Parts: sequence; C-alpha cells; structure tokens
Amino acid sequence: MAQTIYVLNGPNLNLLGTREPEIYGRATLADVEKLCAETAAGFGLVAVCRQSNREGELIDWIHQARSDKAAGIVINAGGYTHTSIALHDALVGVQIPTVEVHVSNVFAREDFRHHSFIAKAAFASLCGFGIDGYRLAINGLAAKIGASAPA
Ligand SMILES: O=C1C[C@@](O)(C(=O)O)C[C@@H](O)[C@@H]1O
Repeated sequence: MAQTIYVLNGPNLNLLGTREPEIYGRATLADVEKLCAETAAGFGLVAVCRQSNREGELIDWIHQARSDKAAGIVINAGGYTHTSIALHDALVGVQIPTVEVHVSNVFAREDFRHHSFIAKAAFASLCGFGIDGYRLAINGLAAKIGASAPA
C-alpha cells in the first residue's frame, strides 16, 4: 500500500489567493493541495492535505499522522509558527520526519516572524519560494525517507 505524507496548513492559509497577494501570491489553497498531491504521487506517496485555523485540530492531525503511520509531514503552521510550543511538542512527540514551509520569506519580514517553534522539530525549513516551496519540501522529504518514483 502507498505510504502517506501529511500536508498540514495552519491559520489563514485558507485565504491564500486573496490574502495579501503581494506577499503570498495569487495561488489558492486548492492549488497548493493539487501541487502537493501531484508531487507526492511522483514519488509513489499519497498526500493527506488538511487545513485548520485551530491549533488543537492541527495537533490532533499530527497525532493522527503517527497512528496512520505517515512517512512524513510537511507543515506550514502560519502564525502559530511563531507562538506555538504545543505544535512543537506534538511534532517532537510523534517523531515523524518533518519539513517546515512558508510561502513568504519570513526572514525578510517583521522581527516577530524570525523565530519559529516549528523549526526545532523539523529536519528542514523552506521559505520564500511561494507555493513552489511545498513541491520542494516534498522532494526533500521523499529523498529523506527514501521514496522514489514508482516503476
Ligand atoms: O500565516 C502566515 C503565513 C506564513 O506561514 C507563510 O506561509 O509565509 C508566514 C507566517 O509568518 C504567517 O503568519
């Protein structure tokens, strides 16, 4: 059976496409999820894509990733990146290879975006590539977990 990866998007990412397009671009969350599904399929992986504006729901999905034996997690925790010890703890708790993604270059923005609680729980972090960051994250995750294109 195909291995799964979880692609988790946090608060306000449901507004991609209309939210501050000069920063986040015009692509929508549906575009992100399509890109993730296609990229994952290229490695024989199934992307389980979820978005929530609630911290607890994101934590529940991180736990679910473990019970589903997911091979990896790609997470854009949105604003919770900079505040959530609980999301950090959940990721550390499940011990699943994780890549952190941000659409914008958080280091070229306000100081409060320069710290990430997610980064310490991830083996890699990507930012500033727009939604292509999700494709790059899945490529890197696939390499990390040894997933390759189906024959
Ligand atoms: O909601 C978001 C989106 C974001 O995670 C990004 O994808 O660039 C960056 C965060 O600082 C911000 O709160």
